[in-house]
Amino acid sequence: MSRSKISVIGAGNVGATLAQFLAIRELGDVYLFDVVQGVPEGKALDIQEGAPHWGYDSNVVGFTTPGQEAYKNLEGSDVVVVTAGLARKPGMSRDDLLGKNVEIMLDVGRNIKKYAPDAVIVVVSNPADIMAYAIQKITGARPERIMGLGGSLDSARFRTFIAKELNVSVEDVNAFVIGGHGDDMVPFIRYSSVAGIPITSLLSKEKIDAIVKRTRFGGGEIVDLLKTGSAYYAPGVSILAMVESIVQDKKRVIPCAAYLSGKHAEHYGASGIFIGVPIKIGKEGVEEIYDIDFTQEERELWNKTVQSVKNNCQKVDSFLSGKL
Ligand SMILES: NC(=O)C1=CN([C@@H]2O[C@H](COP(=O)(O)OP(=O)(O)OC[C@H]3O[C@@H](n4cnc5c(N)ncnc54)[C@H](O)[C@@H]3O)[C@@H](O)[C@H]2O)C=CC1
Ligand SMILES: O=C([O-])CC(=O)C(=O)O
Repeated sequence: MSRSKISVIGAGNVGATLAQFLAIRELGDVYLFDVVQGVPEGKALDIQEGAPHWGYDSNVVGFTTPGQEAYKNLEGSDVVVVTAGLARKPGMSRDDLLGKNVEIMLDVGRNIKKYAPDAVIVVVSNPADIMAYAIQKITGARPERIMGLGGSLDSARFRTFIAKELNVSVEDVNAFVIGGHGDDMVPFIRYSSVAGIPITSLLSKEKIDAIVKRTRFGGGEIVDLLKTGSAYYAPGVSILAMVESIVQDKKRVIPCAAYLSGKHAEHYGASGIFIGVPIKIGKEGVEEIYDIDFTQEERELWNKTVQSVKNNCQKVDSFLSGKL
């Protein structure tokens, strides 16, 4: 069986961390791309040289992208992960990155379209739901082949905080977060449990509210601590779970930003945008979207996150107008 080819565009904190995780798990050969001369080659070589201790045979190679010739190496990618772009600093929201990062998506997306039109694309660059939308417009790829990082990471944070509060293993905590990957994301309390026991019967309302708030601002908490950039270890492993489900066709159900159309658009009251919903991930990309029921209160929270994603997509439309 031939090895999968996984390309990671952006060899910064998230991209390089992910590249190492992918190699350690031996999910395929890893191709790392970045605009900064020497950085993707250097980081790839550094990761490769750790192979004897980890015991992996994945090839890890890097390419500097100016000159565009480097992008030819995207050819044959099964998965392309987009982590290129600016990360926020204290005082910034993810939306503040939109203007600069959509310009970067134009460069990256054009090359994915040219060299890897059949790959499944995982968009990480922030604001991720909006950059997934931009990548779809730029590449023209089938929307089911594209997913954005959000829920996989936000749910990991939510599960971690629940486990810590109850002093139980994270393995027994099931919980997920839907909506846009922004401050109005929706940690879904009603579907959260510990070994099947609803968290509402284990934790007080005050405790749950505090955990929900911390989850919503989980990215910002790390930004405030690091000061120079944003999180990358938990993001790296959250992307790893998505890529693993794609290349191994595992059919994992993980909340991710997916494109809503047809009956799903009707159910979620949002059409033609990418936003975090529970999806089944396999070798084809987004293989199924699950429509979950909302209470009145949950529906209000949902509508709010939909509205902010929609507003940002309009900004992308104006930016891309005349450029495609
Ligand atoms: N969706 C999510 O849950 C998460 C999203 N992010 C986002 O991921 C992005 C990357 O974060 P970090 O790796 O921490 O940032 P970083 O600054 O460490 O790395 C970004 C890399 O992108 C490269 N880059 C810039 N323009 C490029 C281009 N045109 N082509 C190729 N490479 C280019 C830079 O040279 C840099 O090495 C940010 O936008 C961040 O907000 C980060 C964590 C979680
Ligand atoms: O907070 C950020 O800017 C990076 C990110 O999306 C996260 O860690 O959730």
